[in-house]
Amino acid sequence: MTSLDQELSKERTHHDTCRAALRRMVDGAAHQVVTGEDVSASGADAEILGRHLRGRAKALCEEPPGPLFFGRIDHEDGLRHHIGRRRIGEHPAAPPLVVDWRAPVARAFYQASARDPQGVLVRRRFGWAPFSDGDSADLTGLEDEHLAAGEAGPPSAILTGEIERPRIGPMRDIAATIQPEQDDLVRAGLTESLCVQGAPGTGKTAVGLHRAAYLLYTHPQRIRRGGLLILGPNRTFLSYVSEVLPALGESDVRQSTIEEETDRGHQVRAADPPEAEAVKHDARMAGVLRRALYARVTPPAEALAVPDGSYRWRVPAAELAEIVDGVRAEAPPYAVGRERVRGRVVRAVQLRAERRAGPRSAAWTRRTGRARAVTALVDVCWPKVTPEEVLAEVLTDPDDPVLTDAEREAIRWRRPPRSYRSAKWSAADMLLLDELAGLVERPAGYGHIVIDEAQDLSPMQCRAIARRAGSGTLTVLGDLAQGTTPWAARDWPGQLAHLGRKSVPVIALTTGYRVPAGVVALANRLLGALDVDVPPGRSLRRDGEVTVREVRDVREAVAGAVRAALAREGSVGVIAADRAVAGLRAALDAAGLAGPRVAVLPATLAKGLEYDHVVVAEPADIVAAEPRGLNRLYVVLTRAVSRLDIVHSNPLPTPLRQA
Ligand SMILES: Nc1ncnc2c1ncn2[C@@H]1O[C@H](COP(=O)(O)OP(=O)(O)OP(=O)(O)O)[C@@H](O)[C@H]1O
Repeated sequence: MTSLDQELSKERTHHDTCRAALRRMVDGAAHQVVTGEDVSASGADAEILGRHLRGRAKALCEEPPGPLFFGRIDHEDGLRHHIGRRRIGEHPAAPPLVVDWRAPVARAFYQASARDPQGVLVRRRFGWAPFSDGDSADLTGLEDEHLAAGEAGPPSAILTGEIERPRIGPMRDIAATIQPEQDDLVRAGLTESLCVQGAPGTGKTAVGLHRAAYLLYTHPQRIRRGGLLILGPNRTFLSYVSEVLPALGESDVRQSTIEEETDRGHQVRAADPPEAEAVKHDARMAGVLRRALYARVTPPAEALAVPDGSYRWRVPAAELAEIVDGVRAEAPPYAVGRERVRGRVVRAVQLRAERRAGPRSAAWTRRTGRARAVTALVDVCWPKVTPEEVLAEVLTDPDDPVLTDAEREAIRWRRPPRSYRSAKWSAADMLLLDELAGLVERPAGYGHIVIDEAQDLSPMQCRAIARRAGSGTLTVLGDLAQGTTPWAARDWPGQLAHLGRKSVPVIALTTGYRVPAGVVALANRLLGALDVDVPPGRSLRRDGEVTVREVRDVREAVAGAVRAALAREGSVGVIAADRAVAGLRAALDAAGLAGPRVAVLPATLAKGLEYDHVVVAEPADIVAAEPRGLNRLYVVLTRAVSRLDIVHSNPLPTPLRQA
């Protein structure tokens, strides 16, 4: 037996021990749920404890199958830690058999280097058979780096293999191979908001998801109280990434889109022309809506008279106006303002009553607050409203001078509904309603929000997110070069200001883990034409193939490319201008090439996704389809993990033509 075999055998035995311990943890957790309810002092305690224990038992039972550790560090002081996706230990006080990758002690696994060993003698990485369900026999290799010996050996083959492995199914977690610059972002403190400008495939999405898992582990109380929200560009993307957090033991995180967060239960039943959409997404609309809402607030013209037994207390109009103006100047949420006015009016009545008839009771104050005269006054000078009512008014007759005549015409309803209740709202209207709802009542904030593809958000979308962040923090992820919406950000400081986080640092990631060097070089040719200032990406990967073919029949050539791709490993993505998709699908169907490994995808849905083999059909059509078509093409080209196949019959877009 070689020493490697001996080590592997020892590690397999340790893995068996861990597996048995995990089984006892699962049984123990289930048992605790049963007994937990009996030991609690009160019903409420039993409920809280029960919820906690059930949650723990559920998390343990739902643990996806897989190897229980992926690394090990041996410290100078003789301690040794195996590192995995979750802590395994039978007793909280006993040293664990496996340390959670998020624990402080695991940090050195990611950060230690030959130059800065951080007290680590040896870092060991384990090689498991692909898609192993955690059978100890699947442990097939290991690699040791002797860091304390200053040994900066060749790049780890296990690491490279993991980064270059074919992509099948949904996105996987990267807990085993997080790189130092990614780890810095994952483990940044909860009180820090950060913004990551990352070239394609640099791991922004992965970093965001692992950061979410890290924060949930490190600050469970604070985060779980407010909640954590992951925002992605669309459902296709969210379903691609949805399994990463559960694989890391976090199955209760809300993953959503900004559209879903702001729909207020309405269906989108109207479509805006681009000119109207542009105005509705513009930051100036916030002022337009605020003014429209507060236009309802009018200082009373008449004095107030409140009957009280044989008395009638009078408050003059001038004093009432002063109260209304004073509350308005304090700028509370609209609903709070209304109650504040009521409170101060009652106080003014009370002062008069007490001057004449001595102290008043709390019951008297309550009664006066509900008096018909007081409510009538508040209804007139600070009326109740719904966001729908205000927006309907704005869209029926837009008159705010901050908008130009053309802009007012663009958003004006051609046929106003009879009542705001029957209005058909567009997607952009939902945002405006959300803005108004936020002015009426401040929404409860999340503890932390991770925003992916943040470059694509409009100012009004940013504001909707900022409202939900409250005093919590943000992880803002994006790439200005991949901005494809009409309002996509051209720089980060502006976008961060809309997100209410002006002074957040912007950190660049440039090392790509998805896209091979040849593809990056091709995509970088587009960068100059994109009018954004971002550092070009570079790839960690030397492998990969790029082919560009001019053909007569694009559909036929795509079918040929897919047939060839299917002969190799991994997923195949055919990406084309949206209107070409149906025809390509039919062509692949007819050729018998449709199947689970092949996705035919409109260019507008490609963001954030990746395929081993990408076939791009007719790039010029992708560019011509929309104003930011070149940015779209940049996104499309950078979806390739191993091979990029471009087929075209029309001339290539200019930046790609340069040799
Ligand atoms: N440290 C790593 N180890 C292994 N794989 C990694 C690592 N970092 C990123 N990857 C992989 O690289 C691919 C790209 O990562 P990800 O999608 O997070 O990048 P991105 O910056 O969001 O990309 P894009 O902006 O192009 O959508 C994913 O498959 C991810 O799992």
